Formats: sequence, C-alpha cells, structure tokens
Amino acid sequence: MTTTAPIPLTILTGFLGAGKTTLLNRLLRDPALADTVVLVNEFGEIGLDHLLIEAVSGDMVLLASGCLCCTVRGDLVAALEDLIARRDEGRVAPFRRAVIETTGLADPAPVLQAVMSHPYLATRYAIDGVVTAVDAVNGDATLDMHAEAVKQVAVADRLALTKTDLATDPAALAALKARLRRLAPGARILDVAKGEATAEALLDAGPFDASAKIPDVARWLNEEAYRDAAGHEGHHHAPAGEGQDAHDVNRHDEHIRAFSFATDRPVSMAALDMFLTLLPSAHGAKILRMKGIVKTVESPDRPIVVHGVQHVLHPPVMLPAWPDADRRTRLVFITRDLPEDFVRKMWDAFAGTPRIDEPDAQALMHNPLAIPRGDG
Ligand SMILES: Nc1nc2c(ncn2[C@@H]2O[C@H](COP(=O)(O)OP(=O)(O)OP(=O)(O)O)[C@@H](O)[C@H]2O)c(=O)[nH]1
Repeated sequence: MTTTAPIPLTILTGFLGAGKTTLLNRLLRDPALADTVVLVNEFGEIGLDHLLIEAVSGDMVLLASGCLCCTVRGDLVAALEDLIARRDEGRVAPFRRAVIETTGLADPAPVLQAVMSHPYLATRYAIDGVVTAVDAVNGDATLDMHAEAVKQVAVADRLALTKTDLATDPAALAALKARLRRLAPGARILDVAKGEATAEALLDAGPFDASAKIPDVARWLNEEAYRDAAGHEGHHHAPAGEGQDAHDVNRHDEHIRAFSFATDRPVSMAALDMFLTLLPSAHGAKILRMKGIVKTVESPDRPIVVHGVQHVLHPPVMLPAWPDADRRTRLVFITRDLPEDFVRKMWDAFAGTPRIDEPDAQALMHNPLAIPRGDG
C-alpha cells in the first residue's frame, strides 16, 4: 500500500471531431497542466492524434488503436498501472495529473467503471471529472444518431461547447444547450470560443458522482460492473459471438467503418482542394470523421493537416514541418454506410495514382459522386 495522494485523472471525451484534441492542446499550455501525462486512444488503424497534440511538457502514451470502451479497456488498465509503476520507480517524470482523451466513439461508462472499480488503480488515481466536448454545429444531429454521444454528455461534469463561432442559427444553439441541460443537469456548460473552457473551469471537478447525474448514468455503470463480473462478453453494440480480435476497429457498429490510406506520392493543392470539397459536400452525413496529414507537390516539406466532421470541412492548416519521420500522406476516415473502396477510388483519381482498370480523374468527374450500388 502507498500513502501517496491519488493522481487526478480527467476523462476528456466527446463525439468524433467535436474538438477534444484542440481543447487539450489549449489546456496543455496552461501552467495548471504542467506535469500532465496524456493518454490518447484513437479509432482507426493509423493514429494521428499523437502527432497533432502539441505536448508542451509531460509524457504521452498512445493506447492501442481500437475503441477504449470495448477491447482496449484491458490496455487502458495496463497503461495506467505501468505509468504509476514507472513513476514510483522514478523512470518517468513525477507527473501530477493524467488526462485520457477517448475516441469519439467511446462509451464512457466502461472507461469510468474500469478505473473506479479496479482495486489498485482506484487507490492511485482519482477521477477528477469527465469533460465532454460538444460540437455546436453537429451536436444535435449527433445526439439523434449515436447513443454513445448521449452517454458522453450524460456522464459529463463539464460540457465544453465547441465551434459556437461556426454556429449561425442562435435558436438552434439555444435548443442544443437546453438539450444538454436536460441530459446533464449538473454539468457546467462552457463556451470554448468565448474562452470559458479554461483549465480552472474544467479541472478539479471533484470525484465522479453518479448520483448527481440523470439516473441512467448509475444504471450504465452498474451494467458495466455486471459485465465485468460476467467476464465482459462484449458490449451491447458489439454483436455477441463476433470475432475476438482485440484490435478489430470495425466491430463497434456494423454501419461504421474506419479505414486509412498512406501514400508517398505528393498531391497537387488543386487536386486536394477538389477532393476535400467534393467528398463532404456530396456525402458529408456519411463521413463521421476525416482526418489527415497530406504531402503536396507545392510544399512537400510542409504537410497540410486536414479535418472534416460530417458536412463541415475545417480550414486546412500547413505545419512548419513533418511531425515525425514518416513523410507520407496519411488519411483516416470513419464513415457510416460509405464503403472504403468508393473513397479510395476517389482519392486515387484526384491524387493521380494509377490504377490498372480504373478511369482517371477526368472520366470519374463525369459522375464522381455516385456510390456504386451493392457495394456497402
Ligand atoms: N471554428 C472552430 N473549429 C474548431 C473548434 N474546435 C475544434 N475545431 C476544429 O475542428 C476540427 C476537429 O478538431 P479536433 O480537436 O481534432 O477534434 P477531436 O474531437 O479531437 O477529433 P477526434 O479525435 O478525431 O474525434 C479541427 O479542424 C479543429 O481545428 C472551435 O471551437 N471552432
């Protein structure tokens, strides 16, 4: 046993593209988060978030790809145990706080349950609040479509409302806020664009208290405890009897697919622009998330970071340099009912990647947006 005070552990969640990493980057610059260790979990074969988090100080731990709430839960426990062991032995800087950024698809209940019910971890870490990022533009539609998003809001101690600068309809924004208040009556709603989501406002939320939330929250946690006791035979949204592959990123929901491409060949800015405009404008609702780092013909040494969230294409950002030794274009997609092959062919057409039996961009542009039937 140890007498060391438990390390505050903040869970940062929020649906795909809601703005978790952006918020985290902002927070990490605050002195209150000096000596913070960050654990990141991504849904998809190629993680990019660790490249995009500007760790100012402290460490970063990349959890295996997959969804934290399902199969990676064991990895989370192992990573938290390993971190504390290394801290105790002086092998890492003595961090004073930990933050877990979950995937946008994570159900937060099993994550909370995993930490709170673990006999050892519960003595070494103290959950210091769940911060949930909610996108002011897509939030309402996302809550309609995804049960995980509803749970993420309901467990929150703090709701960081992002992208209010992009929200053009005040009535819709007010309605979203009212919906959030109903789902999480005790949570403070903080407007990120107005600068309200400071470290001071978000951190030190106190121990997680299910009784202060809507009654569903306690029920979800109990269900997780029961699943644990029963050997965690799989989540409600992972069909029973599905493969036991611990890293099958596509088991979350049969409609949702994660895939990625990596290519060495640079693409012209014009072609990139066309691809980025066409794909979301035609199939935005199906593109839950698009994220990438792109090598262009014009600036091969300065990659362009691109983000798409449903219909919203965020302004691409040019980085001063490649963040790691891998200098290939890497694009990650999380789609709903949009086949990988369709997106890949479209990319290949614009990127000029030769394909043996496929038309080039010119031919494809006659009808580039038609999804082949029977493909999904
Ligand atoms: N205009 C505006 N853009 C934002 C805001 N917050 C985030 N973004 C943009 O939204 C895009 C996605 O932001 P991320 O921080 O990567 O979102 P995320 O929740 O970490 O995404 P995943 O980890 O993929 O689920 C990026 O292009 C951000 O620049 C905001 O408050 N206003």
